[in-house]
Amino acid sequence: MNSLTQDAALHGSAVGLTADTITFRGGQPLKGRIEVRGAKNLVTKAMVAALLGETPSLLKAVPNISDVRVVSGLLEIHGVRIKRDDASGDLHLDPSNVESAHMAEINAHAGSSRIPILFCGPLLHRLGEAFIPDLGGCRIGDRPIDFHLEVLRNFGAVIEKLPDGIRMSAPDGLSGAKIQLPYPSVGATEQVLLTAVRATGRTELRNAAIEPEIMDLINILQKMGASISVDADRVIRIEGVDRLEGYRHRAIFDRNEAASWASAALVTKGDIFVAGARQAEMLTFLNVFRKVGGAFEIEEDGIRFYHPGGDLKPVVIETDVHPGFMTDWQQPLVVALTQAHGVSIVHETVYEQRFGFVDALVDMGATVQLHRECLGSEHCRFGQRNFLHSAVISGPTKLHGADIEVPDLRGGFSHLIAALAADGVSRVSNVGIIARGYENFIQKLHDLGADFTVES
Ligand SMILES: CC(=O)N[C@H]1[C@@H](OP(=O)(O)OP(=O)(O)OC[C@H]2O[C@@H](n3ccc(=O)[nH]c3=O)[C@H](O)[C@@H]2O)O[C@H](CO)[C@@H](O)[C@@H]1O
Ligand SMILES: C=C(OP(=O)(O)O)C(=O)O
Repeated sequence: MNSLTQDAALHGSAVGLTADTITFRGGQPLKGRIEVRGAKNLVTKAMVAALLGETPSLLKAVPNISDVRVVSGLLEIHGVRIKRDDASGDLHLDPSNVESAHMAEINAHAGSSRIPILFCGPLLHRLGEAFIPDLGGCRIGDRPIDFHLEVLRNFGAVIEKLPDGIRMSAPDGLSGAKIQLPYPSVGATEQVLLTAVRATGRTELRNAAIEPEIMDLINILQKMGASISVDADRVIRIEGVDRLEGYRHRAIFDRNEAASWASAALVTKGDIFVAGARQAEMLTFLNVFRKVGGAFEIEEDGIRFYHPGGDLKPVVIETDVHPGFMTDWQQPLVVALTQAHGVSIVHETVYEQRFGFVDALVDMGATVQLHRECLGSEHCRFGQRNFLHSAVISGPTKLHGADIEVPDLRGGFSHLIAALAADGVSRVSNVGIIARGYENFIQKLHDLGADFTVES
């Protein structure tokens, strides 16, 4: 990479990514050390939790990703004062003057993230009403919010659908409830937590999601003064309290980002030390990574992921809720599976349309077939509903350069590493989406020795 290009890349990453397209010259193994900071899927919720405190909060290890900026914007229009130190990742949130925002300001955030739906409970407690814009997030299925709305109704919220969002009020306040989720949804579990902690009385949540990011949100709420217990059988019990304080907390690391870089090491026959990654939260990923033929070394300050030589092996996996194989891990791993000797199967059971990224891999020479049937031991919710949610990957196939367009966050990362592994030149467009969840990814690719040019 020449210095002008490098400047452009570094500038792009420093300002949160102005780049839209990156041209890769494939064939370089990615080698070196990068750091992952707080998890996108915790940090954004922890920021919403700060709304519940009567005093300021300090969240540490916050990554510079666009989802954090979106949630900061939403909090600021509700009167929360936010100060951020990019270098340390410290985020100060002062909710002393929470106020209703104007509809126009709220709607300016429409379609930008899924987090606004989690503002409901805290805003109902603080202001007695909440306006929620249309949601965004990755287009990987329908992504309904029926569980969220049902949960909120259980607490006593009155919900009115508007042409461009939702209005909610709580004329009689919010009271604890007995809730059973139809599926252990991450977002709906967080909805219950963020609402129940200040509701009157007890809440019992059955069939809760128990992802590590949810456990970290519970840690934060407990620091704020909440009373929450987690039983072994997906039951969470919350005793509502009258007042919560601010918190000081270091966010759990981003295990999805760590798993993505691990797959990047495997795909490019490289060697990447991911500082900040920890074993416990990645146990299931590490088992599969090793089965495919990857190697890792767990150190105190991170995990080294590398291709130890030899052939990669095919695997059969099903994505699932925690402690299963996470749906956000499959896309970069599928790129590695195109290089494995034999037939692999990935059955996606969490989202019905999460294989949009494979068209580009096929354009690059991969052999991947999608099926409507459940190709796994489980019959999932999508089997009878005509969704292409099982992938059969035959390898190894040589990948060659192509012009490809990023469809979503994780699919986008898989495109980057496919381009890095391919012979020749690839032009990857719409890369801005990747900055939603991968901090400074252009800088990191540069530090790991990737050969590319950024167009802004
Ligand atoms: C910001 C964030 O944390 N995003 C994560 C979160 O998304 P998110 O919280 O949106 O995911 P959920 O666990 O809620 O969704 C799982 C499944 O439940 C369905 N569902 C969910 C809610 C609802 O009201 N009705 C309904 O049918 C969804 O369509 C999906 O099929 O968990 C997912 C599953 O680990 C991850 O892939 C996402 O990265
Ligand atoms: C699907 C994801 O995120 P979101 O829920 O924010 O769209 C993801 O992180 O892969």
